[in-house]
Amino acid sequence: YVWPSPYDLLEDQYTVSSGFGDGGIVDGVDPCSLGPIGGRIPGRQAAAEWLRLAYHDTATHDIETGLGGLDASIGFETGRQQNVGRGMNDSLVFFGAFQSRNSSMADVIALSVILAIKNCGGPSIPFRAGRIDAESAGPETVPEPQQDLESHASSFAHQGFNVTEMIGLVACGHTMGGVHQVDFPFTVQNAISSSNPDGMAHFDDSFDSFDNHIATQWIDGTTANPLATGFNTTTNSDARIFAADGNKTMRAFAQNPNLFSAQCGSLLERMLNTVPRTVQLSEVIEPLPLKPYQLSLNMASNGSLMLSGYIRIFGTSVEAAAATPAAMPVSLNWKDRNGQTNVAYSTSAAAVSQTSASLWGSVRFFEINVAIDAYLGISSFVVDWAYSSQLPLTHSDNGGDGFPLQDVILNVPEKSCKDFSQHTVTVYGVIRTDMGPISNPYVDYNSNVNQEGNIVVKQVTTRAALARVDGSASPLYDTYSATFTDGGQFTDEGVVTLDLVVDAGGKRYVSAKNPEIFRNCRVPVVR
Ligand code: HEM
Repeated sequence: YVWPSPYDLLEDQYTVSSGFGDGGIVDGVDPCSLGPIGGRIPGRQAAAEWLRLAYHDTATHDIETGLGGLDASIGFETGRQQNVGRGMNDSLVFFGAFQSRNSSMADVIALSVILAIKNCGGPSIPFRAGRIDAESAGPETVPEPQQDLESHASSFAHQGFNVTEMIGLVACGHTMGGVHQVDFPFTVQNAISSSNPDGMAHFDDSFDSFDNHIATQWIDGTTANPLATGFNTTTNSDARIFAADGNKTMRAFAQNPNLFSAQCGSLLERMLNTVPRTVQLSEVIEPLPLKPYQLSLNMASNGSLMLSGYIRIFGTSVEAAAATPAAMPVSLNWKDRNGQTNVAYSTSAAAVSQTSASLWGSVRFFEINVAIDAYLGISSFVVDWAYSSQLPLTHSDNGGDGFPLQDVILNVPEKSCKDFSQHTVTVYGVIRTDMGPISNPYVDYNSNVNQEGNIVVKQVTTRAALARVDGSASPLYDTYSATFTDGGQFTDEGVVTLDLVVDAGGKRYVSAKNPEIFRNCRVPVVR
C-alpha cells in the first residue's frame, strides 16, 4: 500500500518488535514462554492464551448465515464456561493499548496471533486488516472437551472446516500451552505448585516452540497431552480428534515438520480471516520498505513550518542486515506547495542511535527536523538513500507520486489541552488564509469509552466545529479552536488520535492521526 493509509498503525505494530519505534505487541510474548502481564504470572503462557482467545472468538462463525467469526465478540463472552480462564480478560486488557480508530480489537487479536506464532518459531502468516468489532455476544458454539467427536466435527463444519482441517487446527493450536488445573479440575490433577499456581499441564514437551512435537509425541506414544492421555477419558477430545482419520494427518505431521508448519500457516490464516460475511478484509499488509513514522508538520512560534519525525527503512537483504545506520546516506527532498522542486528543498536525516528489531527483516530509523518557509510551503517529498555510501542510491517515492503532505490545515499540539476536572478537551489548529472560501472546519477526536459487560473499550469519534480565534504566529495562517466535553466518559485505554478537517477553495484538506493531548489547560505553557 502507499502512505498514508488507515492501516499505518497496524503496519507499525506488525513491523517493529523492539527498540526504537517498538509496535509493542511482541513484548507481551517474548520469549515465547513468557507469562502474561510481563511474565509476572508463573506457569502461564501469554502466546498460547492469545491463540486460544483468537480461536474461541472465531468459533462463533456460522458458515450458513455468514454471521460471527473473528469480530472481538469474545469480549462479551468471557463469562461463559466455554471460555473459562483468566487468560481471556488478561489478553484483552493487554490488547486494549493497541486499539485505535483504524485498528479494531478484532484486527489486534488477529495480529497478536501472527506475531506470537512467528516469535515462537512458527510459520509467517499473512496479515489482512479491516475486521469490525461486534456490538454484542455471539452464539455459544465453542467446542468443549467432554463433547463427542460427532459434535466436534459438526462445530468445525459450521465454522467452515472439514474433518482433516479440524485435526490440523487442533494440532496447530495445541502445540503451545496446555490445560490449567484450576479451570479444568476434571482433566488435570496434582499439577498445582508454588511455581505453577494455576496447575498448567503442557500439551507437549516443547510448549514454548511452535513445532510438530504435538504430533511426534502422539504418534510415538510418549505424549502427556492432558486432552489425549488424561486420567478422565471423557475429556480426551484430542485423542478422539487426532485419530478421526486413522491418524493419517497426525502421522504426516510427525514425519514432516515443514508440512506441519506450512499446514498450520494456511489453516490459521483461514481461521484469522473467518469474519462476518459483511466484513471486507484489506489486501495483505507487509512492511513498507520506506515509511514515515510519527511525522508531523507544525507551525513554529516564529511562523515557519517545522517538519519533524522519522523515516523508517526496512529490508530483508544481506546489505540491510549488515548496514551501519550512522553510515547510511538518507536525504529527504520535498516539493513546495505548487509542486516545484529546488536543490535547496532538501535535508539529510540522522540515524537514530537506539536499535530496532523486526521479526521480518532489518529495520532502522532516521530523524527529520527541518524548517520550511511557510510562503513556499510543502506538498510532498521523496527519500534518496542507501545501505552504505558505496552503494547506489535508492529513490523511494511512495509508489510514484511521493509521500503527500498538506500545509493548509495544521494541528497546534503545544496549545491544545485538557481540563481534567471539567472533562473538556480544547484543540487548536491553524488554517491558511489564501485558499479561497473556508467552510466547515472541524476536529474529529477519536477516543474510547467503556462498554457494558465487556472489558474491551469501544472507539468513539466526537466531532466539534472549529471556530476562528485571534492570534497566529504567521500572517499566512488563522488560528482556530474547539472546546468540547467528554461528559466524563472517555477512558485512558487505547490509542487516542485527532483529525483536523477543512474545506478550502472547494477542496478537502485533512491533518490526520495527530497524537493524544496530555497538557493540562490549568497549567500555563512554559516557553
Ligand atoms: C474440539 C476443539 C478443541 C477443544 C475441545 C479444545 C479444548 C481446550 C482446552 C480444554 C484447553 C485448556 C484451556 C485452559 O486450561 O486454559 C485448551 C487450550 C488451548 N487451546 Fe484448545 N481446544 C480445541 C481446539 C483448539 C483450536 C482449534 C485452537 C487453535 C487453533 C486451540 C488452541 C488452544 C491453545 C493455544 C490452548 C492453550 C492455552 C493456554 O495454555 O493458556 N484449541 N483447549
